[in-house]
Amino acid sequence: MSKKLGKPPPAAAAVQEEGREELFASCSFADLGLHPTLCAHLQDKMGFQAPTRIQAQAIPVAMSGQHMLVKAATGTGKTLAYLAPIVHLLQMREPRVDRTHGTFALVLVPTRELCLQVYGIAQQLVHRFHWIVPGYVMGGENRAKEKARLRKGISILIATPGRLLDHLQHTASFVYSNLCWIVFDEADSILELGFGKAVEDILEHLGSRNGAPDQNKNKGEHIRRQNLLLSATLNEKVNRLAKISLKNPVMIGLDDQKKPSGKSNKLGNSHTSLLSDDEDDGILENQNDILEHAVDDFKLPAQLVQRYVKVSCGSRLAVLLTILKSLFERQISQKVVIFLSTCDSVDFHYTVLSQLEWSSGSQLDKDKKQKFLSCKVFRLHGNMEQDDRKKSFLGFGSEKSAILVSTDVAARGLDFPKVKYIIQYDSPGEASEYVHRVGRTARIGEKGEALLFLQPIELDYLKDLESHGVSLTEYPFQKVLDSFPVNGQKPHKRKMISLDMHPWIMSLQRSLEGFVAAEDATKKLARDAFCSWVRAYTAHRGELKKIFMVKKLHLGHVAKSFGLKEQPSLVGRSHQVQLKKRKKEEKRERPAKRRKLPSKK
Ligand SMILES: Nc1ncnc2c1ncn2[C@@H]1O[C@H](COP(=O)(O)OP(=O)(O)OP(=O)(O)O)[C@@H](O)[C@H]1O
Repeated sequence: MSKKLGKPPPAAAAVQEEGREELFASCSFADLGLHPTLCAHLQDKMGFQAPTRIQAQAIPVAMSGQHMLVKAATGTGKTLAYLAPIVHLLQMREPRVDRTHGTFALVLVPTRELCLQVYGIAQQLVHRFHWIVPGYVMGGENRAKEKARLRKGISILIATPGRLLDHLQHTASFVYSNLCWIVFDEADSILELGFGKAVEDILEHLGSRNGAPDQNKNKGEHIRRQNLLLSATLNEKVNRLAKISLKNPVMIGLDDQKKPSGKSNKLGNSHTSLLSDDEDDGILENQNDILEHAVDDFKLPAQLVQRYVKVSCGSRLAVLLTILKSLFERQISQKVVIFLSTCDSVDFHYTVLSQLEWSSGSQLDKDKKQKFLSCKVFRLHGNMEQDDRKKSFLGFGSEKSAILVSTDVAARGLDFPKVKYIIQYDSPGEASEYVHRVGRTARIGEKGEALLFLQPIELDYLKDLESHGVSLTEYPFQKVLDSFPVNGQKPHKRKMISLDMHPWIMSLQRSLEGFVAAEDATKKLARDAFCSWVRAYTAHRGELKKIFMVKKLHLGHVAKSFGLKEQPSLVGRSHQVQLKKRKKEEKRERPAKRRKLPSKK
């Protein structure tokens, strides 16, 4: 096996070092004004020697009581940037925070897994302040138990929007009259997942919507409410949320070049003196700037290696398996996340990756079957039982070497340690989703690689990413392929043969088709996955519909990529009807283009 494959280019070590320098601030946590006990805990128990730049910028602003909008690359420590100041301010309250005072801080997150993760970090941070109680409420959990916990009192509450609204409407014992902070972590995702209405209702309930009558009175005393919005990607929807929930926010991490000139926009607060001029860049204080700055290029970790692999449709699965095998042969201890477009597709691929057996090909080994991939495989998607979802999330997090097959439910905010490789087997669609998916690796200055699968007909997607400042280089798959034995022997002479005709790929495809055909249950999984995959393909929006066009797909080849030998006509009638409808709609949308000659690109 070629040792060079997948290795970052020679300058990568330097890039990683540069990345770390760019990541961390030159001040300490104590310089930011955090309580010494909290600083000691961060350093000794959590191993955080210094704040990241984004933390150095955000923590003093959060402590100053101002509203805040933060945009910073994935894995730069945004969670601590809001939780540390909240814990700091809560521990110094007089009289001491008590459970009967109810909730002081509310953190809204888009997914259940992120809810558990943020809760875990909050638990660590309050370790030395036992009177501050973190807790969570989220979809899929037992409502009655949550009600009981809310009745007892939760000082820092992490929640998914739907379940929180439910409690606001139906749990009379939920005390939130002392609420001081509302945090929207992954603000854009919360809105994109269709929680927009729930969020507006939540703000209305809490009296935290701009223009709403102020309900924040506690024994006649006005409580200052502070709202914080954070994400690695912001969009127009966040702009709307910002407008209805933030008053004169300080904006952090926005593109330096697009910042209005002159220092007058910088904060005049004393905290800025803690930061060098350089570190202070990117702080804006003008609500009108939100829209202008929200939708610029995305920032990705400097040390992240990003590549794409061009694969014809029918060979996709065989190529995925080959790349995984090569990765785990190169380094036994690996953590890889594979993103797919649908829950059914996750279930099917999880079954293939965890159960496919094969014989290595040499005559001697012919009868000895072994697992194609020997590592542990986990799956995660929104249709799983809550308990299984939790087990997968915690299980993959604690493994040293494993594969996680997931939908976009794992794309946002999740911080699995030591993930080295992200494979986007199905394209993400929006460039912002690409950024979050690849952001599950190369966190906090660590190395990481990302690989995007594209069919030859989809290569224009690279231009779309480029237009957002994201550029990828080609993955040398042929070299990987040449390193695999055919009929038990590594090829001596390299002949240029097409991927689909390569003996290794053909033999793997035969094994796959045999595996799928062997059991009715597996065949059903493959068919369901096929149908849902095509449906998801037709669901690309806006400009992307021109790149991911279902009518350009060869459905026979798509079926092959699910290990199915049968033609798609055998697959679900209702699905065929949907496809026809979709094609009709597409035609109706573009009547003028019908007669155009194919463009020469
Ligand atoms: N100051 C620090 N020093 C070292 N590690 C840190 C520091 N702050 C946070 N971390 C670690 O960095 C990792 C990423 O942090 P976090 O999940 O908060 O990033 P994020 O910016 O919210 O990422 P995303 O945009 O993907 O949600 C976590 O493992 C966290 O424990």
